[in-house]
Amino acid sequence: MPVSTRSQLSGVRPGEQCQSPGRRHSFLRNPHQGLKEKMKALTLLYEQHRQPLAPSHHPSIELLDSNRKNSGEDQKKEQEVVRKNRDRAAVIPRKKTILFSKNEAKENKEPKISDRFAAYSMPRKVATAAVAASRRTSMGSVLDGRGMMGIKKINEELETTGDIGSQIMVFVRLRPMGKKEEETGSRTCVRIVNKRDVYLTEFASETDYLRLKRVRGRHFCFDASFPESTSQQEVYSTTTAELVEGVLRGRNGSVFCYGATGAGKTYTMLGTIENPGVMVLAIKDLFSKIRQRCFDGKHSVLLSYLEVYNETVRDLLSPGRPLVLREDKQGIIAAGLTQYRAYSTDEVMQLLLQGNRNRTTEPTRVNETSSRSHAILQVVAEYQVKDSVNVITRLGKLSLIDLAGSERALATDLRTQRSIEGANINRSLLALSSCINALVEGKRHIPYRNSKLTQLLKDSLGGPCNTVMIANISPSNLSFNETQNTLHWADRAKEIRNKACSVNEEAVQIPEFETEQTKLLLELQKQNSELRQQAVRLQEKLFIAQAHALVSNSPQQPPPTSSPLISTPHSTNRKHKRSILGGGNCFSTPDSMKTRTANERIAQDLQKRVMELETEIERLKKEHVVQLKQKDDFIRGLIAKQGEGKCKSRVGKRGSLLKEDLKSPTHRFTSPQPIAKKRSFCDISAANSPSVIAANGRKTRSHVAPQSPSAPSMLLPLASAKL
Ligand SMILES: Nc1ncnc2c1ncn2[C@@H]1O[C@H](COP(=O)(O)OP(=O)(O)OP(=O)(O)O)[C@@H](O)[C@H]1O
Repeated sequence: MPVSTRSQLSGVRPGEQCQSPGRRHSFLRNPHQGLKEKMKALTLLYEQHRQPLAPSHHPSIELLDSNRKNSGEDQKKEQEVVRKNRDRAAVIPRKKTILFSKNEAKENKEPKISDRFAAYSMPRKVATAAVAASRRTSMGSVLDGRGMMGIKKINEELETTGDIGSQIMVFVRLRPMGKKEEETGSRTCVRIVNKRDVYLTEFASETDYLRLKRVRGRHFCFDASFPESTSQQEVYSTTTAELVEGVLRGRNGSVFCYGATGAGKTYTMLGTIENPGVMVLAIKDLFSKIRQRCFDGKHSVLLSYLEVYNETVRDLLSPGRPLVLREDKQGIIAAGLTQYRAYSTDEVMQLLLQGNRNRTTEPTRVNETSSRSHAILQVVAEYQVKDSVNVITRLGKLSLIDLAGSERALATDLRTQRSIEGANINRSLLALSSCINALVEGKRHIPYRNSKLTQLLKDSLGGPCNTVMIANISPSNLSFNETQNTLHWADRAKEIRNKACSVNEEAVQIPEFETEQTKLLLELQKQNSELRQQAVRLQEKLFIAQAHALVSNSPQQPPPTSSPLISTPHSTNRKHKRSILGGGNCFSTPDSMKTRTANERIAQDLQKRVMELETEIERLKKEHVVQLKQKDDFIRGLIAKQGEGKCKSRVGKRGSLLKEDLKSPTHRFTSPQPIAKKRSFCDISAANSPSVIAANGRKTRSHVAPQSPSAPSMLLPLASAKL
C-alpha cells in the first residue's frame, strides 16, 4: 500500500484545481511563475481553512517542537487537544498524512499550534476484516488496556477457551541517535508519546521546490512503543515476559526483531554484556520460572541457534555444512541441527556468545557490525507440574529471531559478495512481506516457501503460536524512508491473526477411585528408594568394619576372612598360612602374647560382626527383591488400569505431539534426524571450525560488546512491495 501520493500531498482539492484550468496551463508554461502563483494560492487556501481546521490539531504537531516552552494556558489547551484526540483515536483513520504549510516550515521548522494547517489523507484501504476493526478500536490510548496486558489476556482466554486464534503483538523500539548521526546534523523525525503512539515527521529538503518545504507527518499506534531511554529489562518485560509464561504453559512463542540495518535489532535481541537483551533475559526468566514450578525437579531446556545466510541455513553452535529444511508433523525443522541441553543461564550466555561469533557480519555504512544473516534461537523447555490430582508434562518452544537489516543495493559495477548478500536479505524480507500481506488479506495460500526465512517463520506467522514483533527504528531524519517502511510493515503485521494456539501438555488425571492407589504407589516408591539407600548404608558399614578388621590384624596376621568383594568361592574355607615373622614367633613375650590374644579377640568380634552384617544384607536383599517384584506387579496393574480408563481420565490434550513422542522427550525436541549431534557444552569449543567460515569467505563476529554508533543511513525501504 503506497504511503501517500502526490495528489494527496498537494493540499489542493481536486475540485479547486479544476476551477482554474488557465492557471494550471500557466504553471506548465513557466514553472517558476507557476510556483509563485501556486504558493500564493496555497497561502490563500491556508488562510481560508485556518479557522475551521484549528480544533483538529494532530498530536504529532504539538510534539514536533520539543523545545517549545508553553505558557500555562497553551499547555492547558494542548492537554485538552491531546485528550480530545485520544478520545477520537478509535474513529480517526489510522494512516494519516499531515501537511503543514510552507510558511510554517520556513519560519519555525516546527509549526506552532495556533498557526497550523493540517489535512488528513484518508486511508487508502478501509479495513475489511472484523479483526482489523477490533484491532483499530484497541489502538485508542486506553480503550481496552491491550498492549502490555495483551498477551496475558490472550493466555487467559486460552486458559478458559482452550483454543483461540491470537493476534501478533506489535511493538516499536526507537534507538538513541548515534554519534555519527549527531555529527552530520541529523534531526529527530520520530516522537513517541504515551508509550504507544509513534509520530513520524518528514522534513522536506530546502532544495525540494516541488514539495514546497512542507512538513509531512504520520501517526501510528502500536501495542506499546519504547522511546530511546527504555531499558532492556523494560523491553523484555513488556514484550516477551508473558510469552515466556505462555511457553511454560505449553504454548509456543516467537519474538522477532524487524527493521532497517543499524536500527537496533541485534541490540534488542542480544544486547551487550552489561545490558543483555531479550534472548538472555528470556532464558534467565525461563530457568528461574521452571525451577520454581517444576514438581519433580526434572526439566530439560534444549537450545539450538541457526542463521539463514544467502538462502542457506547454518548451525551457529556447530558450524559445518548447510542444513536442509524439512517439514514434518511438528512443523519445519532443520535436519541435523545441533541441540544443546543447557543447565544454567551462564551456559546459555556462553552458547549465545559462541553462536554469535559464528554469525556472518559485515560493516555497512550504517552499522560497523551489521548482521548479514537472520539468526534464530530456539529454546525448548519441558518440565512437569502437579496440581491436586494431575501430573502434567508441559512442553513449550520459544523462538527468538534477529532478522538481518535491509540495505540499499549500492550503485556499483561489481557484483560483490555484499550485493549478493543484500539481494538475498531483501529477497527473504520481501518474501516475509508477501506472507504478511497474504495473511492480512486472509488468502488461503501463504507463500511461505518463497524463502528459507519464511519457511522457518511459518510457525510464528499465522501458525499456532503467540507472536511478538519488535520493530526497531532510528530517530534520524536521514533514515526517514527506512523508518516509515518499518512502521508501515509493523502496522500491517498488527492485522495478522495467528491460528488457534494449541497447548503442548499431557495431563494424566488420576480418577477418584484410583487416588488412594496412586498415593499408595507413591508411598511404595518412596519406601523403595529408602530401602535402597538403607542397603547402600549397610554396605558402607560393612566395608568400614572390614577395613577395621584388616587394620587390626595386619601385619601380625592376615585378615581372617576376605572381603566379599575379593572373596573367591573357597575363600571362607581357606586356611591361612602363618608367617614366621607373623604371630607365634619364638621371641614372644607374655606382654606381646596378651596383646596378641586381645587382638585376636577383637578380630574374632569383628569377624562375627562382619558375618552378621553379611547375613543381614543378604536378608535385606532378598526382602528387597521380593518387595520390588510385588511393587512392580502392582505398578504394572495400575498402568494397565489407567490404560483402560485412558479415554475417561485423559484431560489434557496435545496439540502437535503424539503420544509416542512423550515416551522419549528428547525425541520431541529434535529433528527427525537422530540426535547424533547432541553434545555437551564442553564439546562446543572443539566443534567450531573457523576454517569453514574462512573457507566460505564470511566474516563472523563476537558481538555482545558495545558497538560504535551508527553512521547515517543510505538505505532504501527494505521492501517496496505494493500494499
Ligand atoms: N536501544 C539502544 N540503546 C543504545 N544503543 C543502541 C540501541 N539500539 C541500538 N544501539 C546501537 O546502535 C548500533 C546498531 O545496532 P544493531 O547492531 O543492534 O543494529 P541492527 O538493527 O542489528 O543492524 P543490522 O541489521 O545491520 O545488524 C549498535 O552500535 C548498538 O549498540
